[in-house]
Amino acid sequence: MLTASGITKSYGDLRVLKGIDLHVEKKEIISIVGASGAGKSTLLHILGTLDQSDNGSLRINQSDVSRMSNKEKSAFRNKHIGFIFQFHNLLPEFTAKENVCIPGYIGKRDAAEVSRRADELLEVLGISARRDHKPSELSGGEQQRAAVARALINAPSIIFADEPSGNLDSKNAKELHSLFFKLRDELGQTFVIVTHNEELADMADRKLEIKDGVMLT
Ligand SMILES: Nc1ncnc2c1ncn2[C@@H]1O[C@H](COP(=O)(O)OP(=O)(O)OP(=O)(O)O)[C@@H](O)[C@H]1O
Repeated sequence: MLTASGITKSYGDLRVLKGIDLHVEKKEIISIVGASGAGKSTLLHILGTLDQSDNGSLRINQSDVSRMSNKEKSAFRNKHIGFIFQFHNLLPEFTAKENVCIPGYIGKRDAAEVSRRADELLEVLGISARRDHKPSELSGGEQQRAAVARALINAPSIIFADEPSGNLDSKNAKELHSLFFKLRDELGQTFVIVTHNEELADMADRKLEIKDGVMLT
């Protein structure tokens, strides 16, 4: 599903990643932990094609992402990759359902099909009754579940989540964590999750740690 080899990244003199190798299988849930500043978000952004490594190669779903132009990369990202961030980043002027649909429209998919899938996902995530409300009218947990539905709308091969429960109380965090496993079991979804939440990190199939620019397993 995903193979990264020899990924390096520096910011000026700061060598953040010194040669990271990672292989993720379909349906795996991988957690990445490490001290603050260890380079977790940097790695996630590179794996998610949002940022460019200095060296190394990245293959996702048989495609050599490291060789793609920026335009090819954004089309690939829209189709194959989903993101969940600590802050939901939902657009405030749109309803929950509209927010979920937007990446589908950007991908120029059939509008009726996007709408149908959004309804299905909102149902699976338990927020259908809230679908016509704007983000400011949703609870924190509901906002984050809408963000999960948005990440799933294009049926991505892999979802990258950066501190997904960092902004939730412990009850909502637990609910979100079990949702990831439900989505894996029911939809075969693959996740790579950066987290400081030890409970979530330990629930994953594999917990990997970044230290001194390299990956400890
Ligand atoms: N655009 C940038 N320019 C310069 N330095 C950066 C940039 N982005 C990140 N860094 C530095 O790179 C290092 C790794 O940052 P990163 O955000 O990947 O860490 P992290 O492990 O995700 O940390 P945290 O757990 O605190 O979120 C940090 O020292 C950070 O200050």
